[in-house]
Amino acid sequence: HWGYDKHNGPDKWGESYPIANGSRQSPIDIKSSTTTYDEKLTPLKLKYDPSTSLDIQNNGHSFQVSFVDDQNSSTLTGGPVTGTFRLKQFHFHWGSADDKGSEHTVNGKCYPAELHLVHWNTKYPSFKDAVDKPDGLAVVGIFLKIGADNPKLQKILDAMDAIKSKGKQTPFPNFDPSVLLPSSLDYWTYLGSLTTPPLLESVTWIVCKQSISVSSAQMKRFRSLLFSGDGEKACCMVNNYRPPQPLKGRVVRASFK
Ligand SMILES: NS(=O)(=O)c1ccc(O)c(NC(=O)NCCCCO)c1
Ligand SMILES: [Zn+2]
Repeated sequence: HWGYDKHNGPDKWGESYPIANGSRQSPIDIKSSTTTYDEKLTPLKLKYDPSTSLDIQNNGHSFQVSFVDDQNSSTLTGGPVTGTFRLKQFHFHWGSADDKGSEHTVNGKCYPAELHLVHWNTKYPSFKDAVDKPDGLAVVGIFLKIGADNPKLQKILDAMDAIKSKGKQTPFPNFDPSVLLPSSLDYWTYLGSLTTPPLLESVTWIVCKQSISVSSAQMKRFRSLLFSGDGEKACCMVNNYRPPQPLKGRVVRASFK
């Protein structure tokens, strides 16, 4: 099964998922000098209802908070997308140390972690129907930068003890993902893919220019999670990030000057 170590990691994914070498793969390095400001891009509109948050789980490659998505209660509209996209889940990617961990990079700079808020296009009946369509998903990426303790991460950190190993899940009610957003929603956007297998080329990426803070101590708690399940050899959940992929002629647009 795919993972993030030498023998099943990103360099090997192409063996089972040939699209790994496709024309719109993610993540990418965002070279700010080659992005183009597009004045037609409207502000991102994120409307999240905390009552839609459901549970938090360790799925063996990250941990994710899932949302009830049977109504337009938590949505993404505006920005580069047409129509209404529903929030399905959010999750993170991070490193084994503070000098790496993000998937997207900016002018070659890595961040210690990256948050992904995953939304699906309601022109399709469900996430499963949307996940393999070229306009099926919109993922908002937010960088985490080392700084002061971020109190907004506390609820997530406190839940980690209950989901230490693969397959663990626990209720996670009344969480408002808006608390994780930076103050500015200026963004870069480009057409890409899932950054994990099946690497489907269905994502409109919306990467925020402004990061949110996380302390080194808080990052240490992310790294205490396990890729492994109970009874398996303990393997710390770290470096669950795919490195940047070739741009292959794609244009990255900026919503800001
Ligand atoms: N990192 S991402 O591009 O935002 C991203 C957003 C939504 C996704 O569904 C995946 N990938 C995924 O679900 N792979 C199947 C795992 C099965 C075992 O749990 C990746
Ligand atoms: Zn992700």
